[in-house]
Amino acid sequence: MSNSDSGPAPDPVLRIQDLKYSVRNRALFKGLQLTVSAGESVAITGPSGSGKSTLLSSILGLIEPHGGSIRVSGADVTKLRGRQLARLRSETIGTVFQFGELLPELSPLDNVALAALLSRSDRAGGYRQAQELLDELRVPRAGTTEELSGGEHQRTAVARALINSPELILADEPTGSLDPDATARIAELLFDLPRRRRCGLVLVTHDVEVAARADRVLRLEAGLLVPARAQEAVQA
Ligand SMILES: Nc1ncnc2c1ncn2[C@@H]1O[C@H](COP(=O)(O)OP(=O)(O)OP(=O)(O)O)[C@@H](O)[C@H]1O
Repeated sequence: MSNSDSGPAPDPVLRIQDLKYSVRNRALFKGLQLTVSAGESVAITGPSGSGKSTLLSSILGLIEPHGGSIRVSGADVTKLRGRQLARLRSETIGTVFQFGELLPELSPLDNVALAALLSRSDRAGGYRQAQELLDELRVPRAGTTEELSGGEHQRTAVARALINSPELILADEPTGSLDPDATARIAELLFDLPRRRRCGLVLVTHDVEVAARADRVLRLEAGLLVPARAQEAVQA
């Protein structure tokens, strides 16, 4: 079947080509490739120290690779600087990490609304949307974020990641500090996002059961991403 009259295919939400990066004379990425489409989830596993978090930092433009390109929705992160890079980070990419992105002394509502207010000036709209997301994700109203359980904290982090309707979500060990029940619920929430919101999801995890929920499971090994073997994706 030809789709020649349907116009050019949209840019993938993420396309990494020939990525090279070394730390302390050790090559972490040796021509790494990765393409993620809208609506797709990819889990990345791999040994400790193989460079999984560094890969997410590279996508965020926090480190400068020594070669290759990283395109997020068509824009090459490696060529962006200053305000353009900050805008890409806040408007096109959402992040969910194990710790750190929420300010414990602020309320969940303030934490989520803050992410909206940093990229636009509609204060009332930002707060309204933040409350809608928190209600949708069933985060209880709390005085401060540190009063939340681990699972509620991570649902708040997901709300914060979603507030600017990102095209790409990066998650680094998002279930790392959770008990098995909360892990299962957060994993379900995250892996549902590409289908419901047409974004791409790249999720780094050591948890093979979490990884197995992704559309594709890749392993970072010797500087390249390779398909994880089936038994690695299902073994607990
Ligand atoms: N800023 C830095 N300066 C020097 N070395 C660094 C820096 N950042 C990371 N590294 C090194 O790069 C390697 C990869 O680190 P990274 O945190 O990306 O691994 P990882 O696969 O995410 O590990 P883990 O699974 O343990 O979280 C490690 O050897 C680390 O010590």
